[in-house]
Amino acid sequence: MLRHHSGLTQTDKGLRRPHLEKETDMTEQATQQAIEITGLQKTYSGAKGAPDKHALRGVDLSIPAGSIFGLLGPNGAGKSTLINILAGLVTKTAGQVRIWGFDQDHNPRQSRAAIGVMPQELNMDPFFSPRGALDVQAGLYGVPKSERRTDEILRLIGLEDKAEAYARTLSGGMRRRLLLGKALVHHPHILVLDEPTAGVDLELRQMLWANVRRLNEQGMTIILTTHYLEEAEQMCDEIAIINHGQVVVRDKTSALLGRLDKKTLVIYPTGDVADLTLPEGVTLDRRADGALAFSYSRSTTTAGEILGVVQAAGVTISDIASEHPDLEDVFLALTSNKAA
Ligand SMILES: Nc1ncnc2c1ncn2[C@@H]1O[C@H](COP(=O)(O)OP(=O)(O)OP(=O)(O)O)[C@@H](O)[C@H]1O
Repeated sequence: MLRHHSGLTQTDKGLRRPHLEKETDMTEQATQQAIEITGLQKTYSGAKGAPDKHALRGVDLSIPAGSIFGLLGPNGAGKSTLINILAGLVTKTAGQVRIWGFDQDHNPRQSRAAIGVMPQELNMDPFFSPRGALDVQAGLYGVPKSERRTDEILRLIGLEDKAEAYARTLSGGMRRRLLLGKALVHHPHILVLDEPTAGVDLELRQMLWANVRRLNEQGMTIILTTHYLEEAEQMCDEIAIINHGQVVVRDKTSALLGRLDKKTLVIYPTGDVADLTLPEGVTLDRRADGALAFSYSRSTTTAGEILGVVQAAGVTISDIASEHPDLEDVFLALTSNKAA
């Protein structure tokens, strides 16, 4: 089993133990936050007289320890900027970031040790074998040789057979798995996955998610961005949607799906159906397979009212189905409103 690294790096050897803001093991404190972000802003300076780009405009976000948390948003919303700030790769303009209780400004080393990031891009040294790449990464994080779990990670990512192969001989899927392995070498409390399944085949996607679930069951907090909303719906306990550099919604996935008032009642008639007089606010879409799809607001209309209209018109019904909004509906409702 992967063990969480203490948060102290080898470079701490011989140094005075730095002041830790929180010494308690957070896995024992279920209510603790893995990430606490307050008033986070990032402005990229415009090149050659171009206006500045406000990528993050005051983000407040807390991510509970032990959760699988989804960070969603349209292209350019600011997700990568946020993740890169968490990873210590981009410097924030203003605000506070605490990772596993450590303030990024005051305890940069500890906050960096608490988080592992699997990036989107597949750049890696072609001359390193998976074993070599994992060892180099562990060295960068100052993980002592006695604490390295290279074989365990190779097993987890299914690259034991390729442990000594050159990275350039690995397939795209294998490289991606190696990126996951690299993010795990220092046994972080928090794992961030930036679009981990973009453009990968179904088999690899399923393997990645099985790994992620297992790591989460072992106590690791997972933060992921994905363009596959169905995937976020299935994987994430909670979701934040970012748009134009701000969090527009953050909620439990189930609560988010319950937010939309819209519902669709689908009726399959046995024969042709003439025009119907529908209750106000109800719209009818006649589908190619002959089904009648009635869209309505739960707050103003009931399925019973619609059924009443259909039956009163003498329609014989062979089947009925009800369609609920999915995350895509919620996402569109919350992000398609205003321009940048
Ligand atoms: N280095 C940079 N310099 C200037 N502007 C940048 C830089 N990086 C990002 N931006 C801008 O900041 C905004 C947010 O970008 P970011 O990459 O964080 O969004 P995103 O939500 O990750 O989008 P995507 O899903 O396309 O990766 C965009 O308008 C982008 O053009």
